[in-house]
Amino acid sequence: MTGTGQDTGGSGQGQLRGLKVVEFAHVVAGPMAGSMLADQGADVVHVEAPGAGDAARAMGPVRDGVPLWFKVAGRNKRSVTLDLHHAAGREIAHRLVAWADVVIVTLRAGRLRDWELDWEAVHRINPKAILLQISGFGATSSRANEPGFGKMGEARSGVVHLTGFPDGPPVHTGFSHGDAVTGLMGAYAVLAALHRRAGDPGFDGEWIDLALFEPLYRLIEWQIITYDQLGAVPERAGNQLAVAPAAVINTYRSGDGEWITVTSATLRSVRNVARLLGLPEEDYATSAQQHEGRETLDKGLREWVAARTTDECLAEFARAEVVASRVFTAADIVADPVYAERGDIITVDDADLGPVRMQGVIPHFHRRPGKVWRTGPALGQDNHLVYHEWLGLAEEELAELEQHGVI
Ligand SMILES: CC(C)(COP(=O)(O)OP(=O)(O)OC[C@H]1O[C@@H](n2cnc3c(N)ncnc32)[C@H](O)[C@@H]1OP(=O)(O)O)[C@@H](O)C(=O)NCCC(=O)NCCSC(=O)C(=O)O
Repeated sequence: MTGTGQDTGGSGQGQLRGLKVVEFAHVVAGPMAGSMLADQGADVVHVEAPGAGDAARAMGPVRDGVPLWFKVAGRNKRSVTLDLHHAAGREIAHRLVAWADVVIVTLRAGRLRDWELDWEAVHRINPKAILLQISGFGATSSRANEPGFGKMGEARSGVVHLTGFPDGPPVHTGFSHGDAVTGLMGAYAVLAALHRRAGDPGFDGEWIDLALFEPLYRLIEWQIITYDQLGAVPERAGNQLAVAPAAVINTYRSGDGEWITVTSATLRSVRNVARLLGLPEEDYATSAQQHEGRETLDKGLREWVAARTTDECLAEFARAEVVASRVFTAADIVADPVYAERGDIITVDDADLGPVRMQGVIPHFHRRPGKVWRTGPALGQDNHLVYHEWLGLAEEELAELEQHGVI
């Protein structure tokens, strides 16, 4: 990995120390990929339009006029402003491309071509650059230039059809699931390309072309091979797995009105449930017996959980080695000892809000952990650092660019 040899502010720690990333990306998916890299120590420069910046800045809940989500979404990155409508802006964009190891783009194909941020241009400017391009339908698709949002990707992926109860409408999960998973898979792809680069002296760049529907589609287990081999279209089945129901898997309401998930995926764990419910263990010895007895187990669990408080249920489940969990709210997460033991909730100082709590860096690396060294920066906060100190633009040049609204 090339070192920047530059002052990296509070970062410069973690597995990706010295990796240079520039993001011409907005809203959730692309910036999430950059966020994953930034959490592990990469120097990530988020390029935003002057004025309002990335629309993600205004998303989500607000406290005293301060939007909260961007404090997490933009964390650990540098924010620079640059108007790509200006030729002078595009020239600086190309300098950033030349500077970077990794370029993340999520603007639509036509715009990328107009602004010379498509694969051909990026590869010409920086032949060793790794380009992560996220789009609605994929750069090779006949729909390459169409706009796309994560919910469309979720719907196309097959996940939404499978989510919900059979007698209800299909539902999306309660967060930007498709976008987040696309960002995560984008980061994974970048690391695969970096591995290749590290072992190949002749490395001549890579173009990662990821459509918003593909990551979730890749994760939907047996749905496609089932359709192919059995002709069966998996249908939503509530908390059960479509087509091949598990012996134990559901949510149950406790006597004090909370929800508890119980799940068992091995022979022994299902036997543990049978024993706890007072059912004859020998009737639940084989997977065929367990499969057949799943409705008895489900009904038994429903009644057993309803007759107890949540705390009683969880204590008895733990004693019987039955895997179960309260269905956590955000308040439960913050109060939970295991989250605390893991250091998964951190407090970071923010210029607008003071100390704020948010998710820590995940996953944990024991020897060279990542770090959250700043919350999402103000728009253009790092113009001077990136343009002057890193790219070498003169102070007067910056003043002029600012005057003309280019940065
Ligand atoms: C998100 C989009 C639908 C937005 O489409 P559009 O608004 O038509 O934008 P385009 O992609 O065509 O890019 C041009 C616009 O980018 C904006 N833009 C962004 N950065 C800049 C800079 N630095 N300078 C100037 N303009 C900029 C500006 O508004 C441009 O509009 P003009 O002023 O007109 O030139 C699309 O970018 C897209 O499909 N992206 C790929 C898939 C993706 O990442 N989707 C979002 C996932 S997150 C999500 O789904 C979610 O949040 O929910």
